[in-house]
Amino acid sequence: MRKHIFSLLLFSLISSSFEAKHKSVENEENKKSAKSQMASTCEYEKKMLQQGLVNVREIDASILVELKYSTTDNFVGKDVYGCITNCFMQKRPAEMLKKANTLLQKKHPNYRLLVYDGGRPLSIQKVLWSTLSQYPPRERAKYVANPAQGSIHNYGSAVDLTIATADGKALDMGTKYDYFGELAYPVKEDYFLAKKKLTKQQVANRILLRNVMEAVGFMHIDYEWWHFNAVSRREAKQIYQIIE
Ligand SMILES: C[C@@H](N)C(=O)N[C@H](C)C(=O)O
Ligand SMILES: [Zn+2]
Repeated sequence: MRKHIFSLLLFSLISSSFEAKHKSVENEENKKSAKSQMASTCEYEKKMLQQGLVNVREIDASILVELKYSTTDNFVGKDVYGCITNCFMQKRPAEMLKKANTLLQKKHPNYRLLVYDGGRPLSIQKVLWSTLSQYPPRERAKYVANPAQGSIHNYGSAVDLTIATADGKALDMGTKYDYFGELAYPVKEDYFLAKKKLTKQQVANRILLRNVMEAVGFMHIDYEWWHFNAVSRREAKQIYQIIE
């Protein structure tokens, strides 16, 4: 009996010391990964990390990210992001995005969220704003937030995205990303469906995107099917620091 108690004691001592060692290795690894991220990222990305924003793919690696402003395939026609290649968002909106992605995969195991933009520096907002100078300011503000007021993207709490298959093929939403016109307006979908300018499938795809995003607390806007806010502009300004 004494022998049995002794071996039990010995076993629990060994396993708790193993657990403690394992935890401290894990903590060290987490620290190292944060450090190496800081070391390897560009100044803009480093600043976002220092401001407390998180890399969306670190929160959920199954979310697909293709930052359009980091390519030439955008309405500016130039890579305006330079070294920014990762999507950074405030922690809470990033966690909400993870929940939306999980919900989407529960409904459709082969689908993923595909993010086109998230946290966006104010300096880039100014470039986007001045690119659309052919529109008068009121009309322009439907498509790009006026940098004088700031975009919710500039606070890391708005996201532009679509749905893709697991191999990265975007679903047909009826217009491309950053199509600045009525065909992209969520408020006009019924109208364009009746006019046969949007198909039932295209509208169903947009509704699926809105359903998963709104189920976790994101809000859509009237003029762009791809844009979602985690908080209002007023709240963003109260709780988050602007990304300069
Ligand atoms: C420019 C477009 N992708 C976008 O995000 N527009 C909204 C309105 C914004 O700039 O906040
Ligand atoms: Zn947007």
